[in-house]
Amino acid sequence: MSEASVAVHADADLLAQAVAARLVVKLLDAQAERGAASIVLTGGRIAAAVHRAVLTLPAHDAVDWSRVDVWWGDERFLPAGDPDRNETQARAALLDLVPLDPARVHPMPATDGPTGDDPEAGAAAYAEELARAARPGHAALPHFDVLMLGVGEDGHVASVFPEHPVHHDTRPVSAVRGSPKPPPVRTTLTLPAINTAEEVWLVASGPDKARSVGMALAGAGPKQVPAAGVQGVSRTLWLLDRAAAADVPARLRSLR
Ligand SMILES: O=C(O)[C@H](O)[C@@H](O)[C@H](O)[C@H](O)COP(=O)(O)O
Repeated sequence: MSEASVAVHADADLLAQAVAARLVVKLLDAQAERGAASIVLTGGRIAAAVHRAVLTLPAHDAVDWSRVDVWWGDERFLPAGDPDRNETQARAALLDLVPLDPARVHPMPATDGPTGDDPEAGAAAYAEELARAARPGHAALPHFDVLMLGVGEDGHVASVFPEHPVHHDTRPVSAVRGSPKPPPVRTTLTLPAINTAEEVWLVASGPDKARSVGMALAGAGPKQVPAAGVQGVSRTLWLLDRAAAADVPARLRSLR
């Protein structure tokens, strides 16, 4: 498991641009090495800004989008096309605007999908979809080149919230009820599943995130600050703007 590293950018716009640039390079590298690339998306404002920024980079045309697998780390359990779904936001900002292979795009369940309005059945179906794409030698999950996460003011990542029963779920995908951030019902990868990704990038901007980011990097417990329990296999990268980095322990900070 990897040590965390931290990169700090001046503001939210530059942060989104920098993450987008890293993402394009990561996809190009993965395709050069393996012929394909896989990303795991999340929701929230900074994720949406990153998705929009990818399209502004001329180099995004160098990615072979037909060989990119797209998964989600979490989703709001709502009907397909609902504007509050992470999928809807990602499609509008990026996915519908690049030539992806629709068979390689794997949205999390919607309330009007085949498993209906039952979040547990939806989570089980997503776990099966992941298992069908599993890499050799791993029973449950495909290879994830990069998994991106936003970070909540309370330190949540994906839909793993502090002190929530989801922490006791050992399956890769969990249905979440009673989310403190609306909507209350969600689907999420659990921390053990998140931590199988080759690289995990935690992206946070703004002063409201400073406390939880600082606590996570200072070694808080993952039940209290879920972001503290995130660790990519070869890299755990915190990508922050200055405001979100205000409480990062000095030894980890590389301010620009
Ligand atoms: O569905 C969601 O809302 C999320 O996936 C959630 O984990 C999000 O990434 C953080 O809450 C940060 O969101 P912001 O970038 O909007 O603060």
